[in-house]
Amino acid sequence: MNKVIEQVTKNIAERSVIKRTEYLTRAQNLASLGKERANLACGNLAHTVASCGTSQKSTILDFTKVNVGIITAYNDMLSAHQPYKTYPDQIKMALQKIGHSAQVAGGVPAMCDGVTQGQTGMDLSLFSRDLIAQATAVGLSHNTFDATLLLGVCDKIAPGQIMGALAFGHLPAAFVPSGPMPTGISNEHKVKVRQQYAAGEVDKTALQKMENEAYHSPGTCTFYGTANTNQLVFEAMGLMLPGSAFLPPNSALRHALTDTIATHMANITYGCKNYRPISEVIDERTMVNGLVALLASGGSTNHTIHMIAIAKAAGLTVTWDDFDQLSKVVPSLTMLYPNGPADINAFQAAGGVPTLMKQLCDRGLLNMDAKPIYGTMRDYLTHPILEEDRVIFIDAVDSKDKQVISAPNEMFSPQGGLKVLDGNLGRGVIKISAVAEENRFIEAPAMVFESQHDVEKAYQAGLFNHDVAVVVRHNGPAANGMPELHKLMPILANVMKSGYKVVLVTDGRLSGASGKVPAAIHMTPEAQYDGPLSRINNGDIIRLDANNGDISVKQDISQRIPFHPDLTSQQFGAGRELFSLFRTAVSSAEDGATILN
Ligand SMILES: O=C(O)[C@H](O)[C@@H](O)[C@H](O)[C@H](O)COP(=O)(O)O
Repeated sequence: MNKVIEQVTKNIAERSVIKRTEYLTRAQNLASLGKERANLACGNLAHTVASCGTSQKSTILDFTKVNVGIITAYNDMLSAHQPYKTYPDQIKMALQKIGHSAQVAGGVPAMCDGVTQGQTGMDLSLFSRDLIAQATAVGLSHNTFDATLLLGVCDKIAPGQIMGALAFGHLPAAFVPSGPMPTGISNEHKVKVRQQYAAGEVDKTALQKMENEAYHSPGTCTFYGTANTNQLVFEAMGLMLPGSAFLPPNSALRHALTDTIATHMANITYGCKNYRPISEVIDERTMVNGLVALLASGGSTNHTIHMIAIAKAAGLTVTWDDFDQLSKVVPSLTMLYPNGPADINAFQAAGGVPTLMKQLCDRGLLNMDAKPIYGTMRDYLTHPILEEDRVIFIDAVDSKDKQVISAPNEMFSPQGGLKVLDGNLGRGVIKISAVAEENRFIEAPAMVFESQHDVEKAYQAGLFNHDVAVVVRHNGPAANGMPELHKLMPILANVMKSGYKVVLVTDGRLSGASGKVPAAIHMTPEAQYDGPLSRINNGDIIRLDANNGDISVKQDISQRIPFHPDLTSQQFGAGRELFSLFRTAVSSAEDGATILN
């Protein structure tokens, strides 16, 4: 077992001891109440079963039986969630066959960051995670359930659902994934056409045609962005069945696994020999396993925020320094878009999560004594197959494609995909895995913007004709909800293509799909709270040294007066006026950008 992994795990446990003990005590107290349904009044119970058929009614009223609460993020606008339409009926049927029951406990909102990228709706995106946690809690608050199944994949949805489920730490909870869409045109081709459009080389019809070929079917987008990072990391944390993250939607094996997880839940509820509440599944060992999988796979920068917020919901304190320490010993073991050309279907074909987990285990990088929702961590080194309609799990093999998952004893880079930055501009993160070595050090004059749309205008006006540090500030959580600024990527990539050095410096976010442009993001303290970015002027010399984790400005800016623009126009429209409480209460990016304690 790697010593750094051991130490970081121990550090998290030690610094969390008070909050974690309080959290576990609350969960144990709830568990000790036994079947919550049995404590409801007759009127409460009658309401619970009012809409059920006779058989389901008697099952739910029989307190020896299990009733699973489904939290669904189904809608048919979000391609990754469209397959969930039929899941509740399937889960109910699977449980009914073994004498148990399930009900849809509640629906949660599910927004698509692809639809809202560069649009006003994106300002709601990060806040929607906490809203989803709250909506999950509302569904489960009826106290008629013995376990929880979470139907959610995408960026803020799955993290929000697990945060909500953690408030019911006495219940077992698991994800039921739904899988990626088939590969369309390559992500590289997609980026090329976007850059051509930004440079005026192709028209809008060509752009729309290409986009429709990239996004074309039900299922998760195929790049290794935030949604697929959720899937990979949550499988590594043992929050779903082994090998289940990236099977295609509607396949026979996917269907069988949905039945398997549904019936499995009935065997791990309170009173069972294998009782496995979510409060015991998510502990410091599981969190570290998730971080290791994130770093080894070069996953989304959004997880430097979400993993902290999830840990918090379990009474654990994870910091960016934990990411940094782990990143020094966790090698990059996959090469997936935006870090390389392959997509998530190629990753699955190369062996998928079980093959990656086997490699991590062989290198002593996992806490193998963590408690997953299914079996032991050894089971997460296996993958499922169908044998005469029965799911069986067989040992994972080494990578079948060494360009996608590295061979044993090889690696794409000795360090993990994310790097923490710390300098006189504050603290932030960079996704180093996608940035070429020659672009990791930059010194350039600042051009300061308060909005991503002004960057676009400056590009169109030809103002980026030199090396440049593009500062986009007042895009932190408290300013406008910390939108992703992914729309800037084709523009800044074109500036790089013209031979200039570029760095984006922002207190906003980037998409998990953002790649080769060096970007110091999540800068904290944010400009809205007088962070150093609020005192930067055009022309100040900014330095990024990604390999050494430095982001700084040469001039002494400490005596300057912070600049604060009027943000009123960004706080209305697309429902943003309803989120003012979030903007007031949200914590910093380094603290999970959450309104929840
Ligand atoms: O964090 C993420 O993964 C993104 O927010 C992702 O959910 C979004 O869909 C991208 O905007 C699409 O990216 P591309 O179409 O540019 O690959």
